[in-house]
Amino acid sequence: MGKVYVFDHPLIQHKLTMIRDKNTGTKDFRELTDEVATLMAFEITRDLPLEEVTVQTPVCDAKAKVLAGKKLGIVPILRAGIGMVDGVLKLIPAAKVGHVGLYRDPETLQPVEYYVKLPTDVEDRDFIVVDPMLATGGSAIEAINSLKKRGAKNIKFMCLIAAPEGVGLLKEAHPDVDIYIASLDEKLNEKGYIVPGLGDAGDRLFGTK
Ligand SMILES: O=P(O)(O)OC[C@H]1O[C@H](OP(=O)(O)OP(=O)(O)O)[C@H](O)[C@@H]1O
Ligand SMILES: O=c1cc[nH]c(=O)[nH]1
Ligand SMILES: [Mg+2]
Repeated sequence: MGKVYVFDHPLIQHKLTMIRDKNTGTKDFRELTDEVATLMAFEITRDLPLEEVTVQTPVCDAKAKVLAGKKLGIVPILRAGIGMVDGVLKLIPAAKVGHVGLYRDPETLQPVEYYVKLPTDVEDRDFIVVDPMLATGGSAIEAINSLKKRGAKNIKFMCLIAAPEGVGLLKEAHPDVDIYIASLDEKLNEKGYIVPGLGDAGDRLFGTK
């Protein structure tokens, strides 16, 4: 079964509180989301494989470690996932970026796919799917279905805020996928919004409401 990691780092929690605040405007919302994505990426990349090399320091030769060159891909779920991409790329700039476009039908809450573009070597890459919100879980499950259908094997899912309902369904649908969360919130409301959450992540990021 996939593991669920909730990051309790003080910097992540502090910035997330500012993100939640309804008085935080688009510019600050975007910058804070970017910063939290970087901090989360630091934790997520903890298990990247290393290899030993020899480096010449000014003093002598030293055996030292470098990344073993694992191929990585970041996949934002459009739109809101875009807000987390640059933050992750700051730490792993060589990662390729794929896109999965989904919106949640406001009536049925079911995800509707409208765009998929992934790196060509899907089978050789490990992927981090990013989206600020995991609510009912429908969008994350569908995005990961889409990646697996095209050959992806190793996938992690990273979000800012998750509802217990979404975490449960995502674990059930994709037991091989580890889930990384900055905050596990209380519940969903009758409209499928996370409580207390942060509102509509896409609208707040792009100023569309
Ligand atoms: O877990 P779920 O119930 O599927 O909800 C989560 C999805 O809802 C939001 O996207 P939205 O549909 O608002 O699209 P947007 O990013 O274009 O605003 C969010 O960014 C997730 O993708
Ligand atoms: O609370 C929620 C739930 C789904 N999508 C959002 O943007 N926010
Ligand atoms: Mg939205």
